[in-house]
Amino acid sequence: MRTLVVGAGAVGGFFGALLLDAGRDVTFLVRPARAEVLAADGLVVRDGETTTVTRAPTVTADRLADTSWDLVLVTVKEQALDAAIADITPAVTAGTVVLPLLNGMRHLYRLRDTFGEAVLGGVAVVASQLRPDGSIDLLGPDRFMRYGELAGGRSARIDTVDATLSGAGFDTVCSADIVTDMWDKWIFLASAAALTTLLQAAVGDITATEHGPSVARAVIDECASVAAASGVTVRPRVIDGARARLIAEGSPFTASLYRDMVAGRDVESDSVITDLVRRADRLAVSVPLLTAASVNLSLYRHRR
Ligand SMILES: NC(=O)C1=CN([C@@H]2O[C@H](COP(=O)(O)OP(=O)(O)OC[C@H]3O[C@@H](n4cnc5c(N)ncnc54)[C@H](OP(=O)(O)O)[C@@H]3O)[C@@H](O)[C@H]2O)C=CC1
Ligand SMILES: CC(C)(CO)C(=O)C(=O)O
Repeated sequence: MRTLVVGAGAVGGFFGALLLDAGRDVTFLVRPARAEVLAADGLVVRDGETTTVTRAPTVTADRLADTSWDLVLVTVKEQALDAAIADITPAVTAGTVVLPLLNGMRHLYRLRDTFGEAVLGGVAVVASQLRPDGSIDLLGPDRFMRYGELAGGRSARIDTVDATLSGAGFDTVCSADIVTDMWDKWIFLASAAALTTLLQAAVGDITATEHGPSVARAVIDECASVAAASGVTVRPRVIDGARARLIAEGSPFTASLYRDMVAGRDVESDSVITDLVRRADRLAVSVPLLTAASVNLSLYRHRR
């Protein structure tokens, strides 16, 4: 499949480089400054002591319509989604499949409004970070992707996508229930992000305080209750896993939103936290901790 990766950042650059190294036909849609860095340095990915440099074919938005694309992987942050949708509209023609890998759920509605049935669901499980010099750092051992039809089940086009993405140096799961998979990841991420940004500390430090574990439990319960009111049953192993990971003694774990905050970077809080609070309001679910986390993140964004 002729594949366009929209954004050569922490997620797009990482998975795109692996796909290129495995011989897949991949081009990155980039903006001019990123195109210059990639042309000069290649796509540099650092995983512990190992550094790989991949030659990365790029295209800018003005040239997209020159080619037809079979698969479009959307890997921009949520704040950049509207502009990216406008940019990729000429690239999405009859038969193109659009696979977004953003966290949260809200992007799906915006993509579906524009591209309709072309849109699949997807989850990227990796911890990576784009550095100011344009290289990408791997921060943990996970590297896999789930994808599937939003309506559930299997389809011929999912099999084609699966054939393109699997066997390229990361694990893949072709999911029959990608919507629940996306919620599962969202609930864990939102719990971790709300807890660590609200209390401004790593999990182990929070757990060591008298009431830290009960705050962590309450945040997870609030997130799960919004999912339940939305008609989604988060899998019990996700709730158990969140409790184990977010109430672990001595754990240095923090969410990427917290690390972004500490570093003074913009945070993807609207789709990760505030969207849950808006849903809770609509569904009359009480989420005081998530609401406080949302306000705290909004204040941070206004102050930047
Ligand atoms: N990083 C991680 O570990 C994980 C992230 N995610 C999710 O994946 C999504 C992407 O995150 P991440 O990769 O970390 O973000 P990054 O900021 O590292 O990368 C996003 C890239 O998108 C590019 N971009 C933005 N708009 C456009 C556009 N219109 N055309 C071309 N390129 C564009 C940016 O390029 P430019 O340099 O031009 O600004 C940037 O390089 C988020 O929703 C995140 O929550 C999911 C799982 C793990
Ligand atoms: C799921 C989690 C918490 C794993 O690092 C993450 O993706 C993030 O912090 O952004």
